Amino acid sequence: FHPSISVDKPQYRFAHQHPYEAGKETVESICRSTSWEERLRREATEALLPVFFPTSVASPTSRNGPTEHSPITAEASLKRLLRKKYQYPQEEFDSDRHQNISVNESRGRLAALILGTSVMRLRHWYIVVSQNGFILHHGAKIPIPYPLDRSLLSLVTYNDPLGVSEDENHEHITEEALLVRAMVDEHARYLSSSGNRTLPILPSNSSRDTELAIQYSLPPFFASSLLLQYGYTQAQKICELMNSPGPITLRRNAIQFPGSDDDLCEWLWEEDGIKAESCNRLHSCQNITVLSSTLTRDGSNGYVVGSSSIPGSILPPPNGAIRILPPESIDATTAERRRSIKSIWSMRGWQNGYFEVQDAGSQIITQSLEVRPGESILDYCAGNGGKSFGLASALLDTTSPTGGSHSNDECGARKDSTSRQSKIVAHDVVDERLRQIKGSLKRVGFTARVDANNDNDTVYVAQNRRGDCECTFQIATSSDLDAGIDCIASCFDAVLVDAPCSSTGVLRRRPAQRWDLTEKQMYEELPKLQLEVLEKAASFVAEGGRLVYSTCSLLTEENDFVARKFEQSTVGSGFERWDFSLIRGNDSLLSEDRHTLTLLPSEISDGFFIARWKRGTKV
Ligand SMILES: C[S@@+](CC[C@H](N)C(=O)[O-])C[C@H]1O[C@@H](n2cnc3c(N)ncnc32)[C@H](O)[C@@H]1O
Repeated sequence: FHPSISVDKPQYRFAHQHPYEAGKETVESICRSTSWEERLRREATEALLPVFFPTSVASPTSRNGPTEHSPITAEASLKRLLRKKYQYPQEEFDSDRHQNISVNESRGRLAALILGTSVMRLRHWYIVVSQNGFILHHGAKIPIPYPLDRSLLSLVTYNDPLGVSEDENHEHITEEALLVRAMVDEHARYLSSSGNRTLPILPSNSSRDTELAIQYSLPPFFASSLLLQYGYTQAQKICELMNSPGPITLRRNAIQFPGSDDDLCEWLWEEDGIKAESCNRLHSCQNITVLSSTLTRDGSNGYVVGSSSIPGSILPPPNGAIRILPPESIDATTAERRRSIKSIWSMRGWQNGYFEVQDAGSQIITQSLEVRPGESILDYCAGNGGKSFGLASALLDTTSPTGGSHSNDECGARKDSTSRQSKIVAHDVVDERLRQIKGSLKRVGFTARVDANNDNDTVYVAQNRRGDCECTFQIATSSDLDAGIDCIASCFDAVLVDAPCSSTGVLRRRPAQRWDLTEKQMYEELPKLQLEVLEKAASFVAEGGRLVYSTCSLLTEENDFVARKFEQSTVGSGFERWDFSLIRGNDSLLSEDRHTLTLLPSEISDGFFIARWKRGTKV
């Protein structure tokens, strides 16, 4: 625990209230609410309510005298709570690696509890410590200028003033006590890790960034960035969405599923009991609308897209995007609804490779490469292959205007035999990710083939449904790429750089990740790495080829700044901006930077940034 923690200011103000009162009111209002998202949050908060606002808290009893407190994670503690409540065996929890996006009822509840606990950590901690008056850490008192509640103090101190033994499976300690302890532990770890971190104390004239940080439980420097970049109203909306579960979107895999988006929705209902709707049909997805073109502080102002409607639509919803509807929104019998409660990964559709789970924003990134059959494409930061497989599906999609049936009987626009043969190369610097890609190829629809023309190497091949277009898939390490595997450098028609980033646009999917963010990483290290990766990847773009840079970050430093620096670099000077075109709406709203697109987290998608260029042709 960091001894320089800044807790010496006697005046707190939170919207003209004591933080305890403000917190209590919020928690109570969440509990009264009935909306879906808020209900999830209520589930999470319910477990904490008796702890933070106790009427009678069972005091832990002393057995063996004080012992050093061993850390328990919030997640472990929550699992324990749920296992007890629902009498689940341990293995059932541990066997599901993917419970965060599971639609299973109890697992969903667990995910909600973890989400709620993680996202509310700062706020809860703040409330607890301000009520206690001080924190005890290894005998040292860190003062908090508020009256003390001993029953609560016993839950949050570190050296067990009440002599609680930790060695008997915690049976005599209330579950809630363990939970709070775990949360405080985690927050203490955050505060004591490197960097300039202090517990934010609201000054007497409370500043809006601190208010956002406490209210939405975010690292203060990150709240400041959002405020500076997007302004209070928009920043607050982003924060709110970050603390709510996002929609579950699927991507139809045209290689394995023999029909349209609507056909897949029908199949999902018949076979898996899941109600889903094509994003083209969903009202919220009908327009990907321009929110504003001038939100950022530095004048970088490409297309910024969110959920409120200012006229203007720059992209159609991605073909293949399907939204799962929450069970309670379905007009169905109880039995049907029960049938629909299951883990996505246990669904026949997923096991058959008919779909992948992929946010609509990720699908927009893939779409913005505008790939055509016959092209060679490099996915330079392929990760576990989500976008590489999306590109393959787009190339072989016989239901799409840009996919494998550009005209009725031809494979794409070009009519020579090369137009029937597309190539995707998936590259990453982490071998484990490349292994994961390899492990998914069969389910997605690729089969291994020995290539006699190329040292008998194994290539993976998939065909479109009519069997007249083919796509080969190769997995490449950096040395493979540098050695020019089966291709020469600068030879790809399109290169995607889905760069490593702070993931601040997808925090609602990874609630605890906010506590791993550091200023140094977000403002220095990542932008430097991103520029390096972009420049390197750009060298693989053929003359006249296309380059797309994307992140799931909301920060200008990782987005517009990197795009600008690239344009000013030697490599970048060989590229020209490739504008997104406005397909509908008021062009005068828009600024110069039409080759960039910022997707804000919304009911359409998570938060992403896309910039794109074309490589000039030498004369
Ligand atoms: C945002 S993730 C990519 C996600 C992936 N495109 C998908 O859709 O699932 C960024 C990836 O970049 C990779 N990476 C990190 N440093 C890199 C580098 N110097 N060159 C290429 N890739 C790198 C990481 O291993 C990580 O898999």
